[in-house]
Amino acid sequence: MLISRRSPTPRVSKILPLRQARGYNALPLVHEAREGGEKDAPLTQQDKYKEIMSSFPRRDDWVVQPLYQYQGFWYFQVYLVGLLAAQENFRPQPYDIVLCTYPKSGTTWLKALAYAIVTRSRFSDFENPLLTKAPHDCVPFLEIDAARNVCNRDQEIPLVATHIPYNSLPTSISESGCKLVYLCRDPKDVLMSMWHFLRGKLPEGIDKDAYINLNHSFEIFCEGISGNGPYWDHVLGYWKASVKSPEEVLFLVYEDLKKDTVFNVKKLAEFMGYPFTPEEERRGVVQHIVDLCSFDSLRNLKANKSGVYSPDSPFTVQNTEFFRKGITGDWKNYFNEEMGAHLDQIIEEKLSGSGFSFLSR
Ligand SMILES: Nc1ncnc2c1ncn2[C@@H]1O[C@H](COP(=O)(O)OS(=O)(=O)O)[C@@H](OP(=O)(O)O)[C@H]1O
Repeated sequence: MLISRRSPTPRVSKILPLRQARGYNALPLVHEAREGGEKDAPLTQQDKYKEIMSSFPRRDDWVVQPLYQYQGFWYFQVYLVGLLAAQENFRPQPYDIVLCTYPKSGTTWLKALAYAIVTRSRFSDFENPLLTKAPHDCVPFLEIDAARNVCNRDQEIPLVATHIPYNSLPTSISESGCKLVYLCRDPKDVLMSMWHFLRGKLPEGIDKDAYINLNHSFEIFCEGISGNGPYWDHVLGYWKASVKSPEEVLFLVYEDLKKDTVFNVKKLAEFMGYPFTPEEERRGVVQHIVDLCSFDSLRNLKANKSGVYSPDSPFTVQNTEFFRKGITGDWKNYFNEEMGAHLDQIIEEKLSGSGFSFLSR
């Protein structure tokens, strides 16, 4: 692919005035700030991906970082660099299991459960690394590792996580026959979780509504504009794949996992190829894993009360930030029934005919 340092940056122009009109001010972008003054340095692989991205459609109205569109989805720069790098370089093992989520859909929980399941015969109950390491440090994140060109894999642990939509997954994944587990969540709670998370990234003392205001976030989420969005297309991609190839793609729902964690954990273990034996069930191994990975248990571990994750993400993320409330229906505390019904209607229309619905949960 030809890479020009002067390639133009087409934008979705109607959006910029909207952002300005709403009083959205430009915060310094972490990556742009870091990379200033390096214009004459040789292009790194990361720079090359950024050059490629500069020709992609871009929107500046979803919070403090621009979003770039690629293969029908919108991404923050660092995740798109990671996606492009993963598409080019990721080489999974056939026994790998890829944990796929839309951000804020329960990734941390899924990572913990899958990790506890696959490592249960390797560690005693008191030695599991989940007790001393954050779930995000136990299961590598494909885009972040790919963007940094590192491979943080423990070869004995066949897990890797990603937020990449199904149709954009590296082709090496389908070629290797890896299994995929997808976890999705009620979009209203996803939006609220993301909204809280991103607002938490704003500096103390500033008017947070000037940057990330709820009505605006709601509007553009409904339009399909959000990191790794449109949300419904993310869900649909994995749902259709799970219907077509149920032995390759397991489709789980956060609300179902909440309602009957034991049942869904057994299903997950079975699918991953680590089924619980009757003897393990008698010994209470399933319940032990469910308890270990529960929101309260993980949140109260020292490893999750301290430490920083993802040094290369657009923001520094404290491990505590992955544990906010961990409940279903929290959206009701922030937007009204009418807004909820509006988002439900959009999602149901988008999912109609697919055989999947969030409303039946
Ligand atoms: N163990 C467990 N059980 C249930 N729920 C949990 C758990 N761990 C994290 N959470 C809640 O998941 C939300 C964060 O989503 P992700 O883990 O997908 O975030 S991320 O994409 O990895 O940043 C976020 O949801 P909200 O509380 O609604 O914001 C977390 O609180």
